[in-house]
Order: sequence, then C-alpha cells, then structure tokens
Amino acid sequence: MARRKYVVGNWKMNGLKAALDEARAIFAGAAEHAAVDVALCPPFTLIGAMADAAPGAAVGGQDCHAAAAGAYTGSVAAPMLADAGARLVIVGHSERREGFGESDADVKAKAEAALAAGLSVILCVGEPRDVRESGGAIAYVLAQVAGSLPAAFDPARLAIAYEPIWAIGTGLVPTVVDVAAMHGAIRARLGELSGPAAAEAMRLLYGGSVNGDNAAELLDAGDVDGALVGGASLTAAKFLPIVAAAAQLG
Ligand SMILES: O=C(CO)COP(=O)(O)O
Repeated sequence: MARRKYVVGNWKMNGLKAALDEARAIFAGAAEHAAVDVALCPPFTLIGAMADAAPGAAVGGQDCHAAAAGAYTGSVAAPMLADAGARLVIVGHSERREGFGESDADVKAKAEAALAAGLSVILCVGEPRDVRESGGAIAYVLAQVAGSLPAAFDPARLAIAYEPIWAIGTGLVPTVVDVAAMHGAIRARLGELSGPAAAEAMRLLYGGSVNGDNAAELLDAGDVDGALVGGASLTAAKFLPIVAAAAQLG
C-alpha cells in the first residue's frame, strides 16, 4: 500500500492569535491537494483556537509530558492536547533533546503517553554536525530510533522525522543521496525492531531547511514520505508550495 505524503508545519515558539488567519489560509490551500496529509503544530496557546478556526484540520502540539496529569508546573499532558483539539504531537525534537536535556527514554515515554491519549506522533531524530562530519550519522540516528521507539504502536499513528540538527534553520540540507541513505537505514532498522509490515507502513519525514525550492527534490528521495517544516510553515505563501510539491509526487 502506498504511503500518503505528509507535510507538517512546526511553528515552534511563533504565533499570536493574529496568525490564525494564516493557518486558515494554509488549511484552505492544503484542501486543494487531497492526496497529501497536512498538519500544523502551533504553540500550546493556539491549539484550541486553531482547531476551532479550521474544523476538520489536523492541529498538533510540539511536545507533551510523559505523565497524564500531576504536579508538573508549566507542563502540558497528552490528554490535555487531545482535549484542546489536537490530533497529533511532535516528540523528541532536537530543540527539546538539546535545550531541555530529553533522553531517548524520555522521548519514548512521551510518545507512549501521546499514543495512549489517542494522538498520532511524529518522533524526531537527527545528528549534530560533528557526528555527520565524523561519518557516524547513520549509527547515531539508528540508536536514537531504537531508544525512542514506543514499545507498542499502530504504525499508522507513528511517523519518524529525520532532522539533521545542522540543517535546522541554517539553509543547509544534506544531499539527496544522504537523505535517501538515512531514510533507507531507518526503515530497515524499523523492520528489525517492529517487523517488516510496520516498517513498510510507517511514514518517514525529512526536516531541516525545507522550502518551496528544494521540497520537490527532497520529497522525491528514497523512503521520504513527507516533510517537517519550520520557518517555511509560518505563512501560506511559503508553506503551500511545499504541499503542492508533495502533491505532484502523489
Ligand atoms: O526543526 C524543524 C522542523 O521541526 C526545521 O526547521 P526549519 O525548516 O526552519 O529548518
């Protein structure tokens, strides 16, 4: 079964209520491309309003706590995201792993909590620049995959996003050959960990400086099923060409 293309915007810590017009425009434009699944992950504060502003649209969080509730000041639990109207959540983004000291075990626990709350998950992995330069990128990322993967999951609800840290927000992207090699290696490892049927069904996204100019090439790389987009997801003018590129590839 062919995997549907999946293009997800991660707004990071950007967006006030005024940005809901942009989200409406993004979802309206995305609706023209029925073959592509599109989601936006705004800050927590906008999830409810965005879900209300775009009924039926896939809105998600950027992180969740591993516990379902409790004394964790400042944190947001997965059932709260679902209650606010989210359908998905990103876990393990490098800005969480690096900036907040999240380990593979933390990411795994968050992914499991999200799945238990009925959310879909985008689980991020990716190597720092020195690891890429020393030739160890694939081994590094495969260890992250093995350490972060939930114990049990529905492959339709778990996507892996490969985001090389050195490509995030820098304008640098790996070669298409390197992207295909990484994604192929991830899918092979998923086959060993979860069985070939799950590995075949799971969507693997590339993230890191994706834009309207490079999306077609990156999305066409082997084993790439979509994109996780940061800066270029903040406006319809920048994001919709990426969705259109995915639609072209079907
Ligand atoms: O981190 C990213 C998405 O999660 C990528 O960000 P940029 O698209 O801004 O490089």
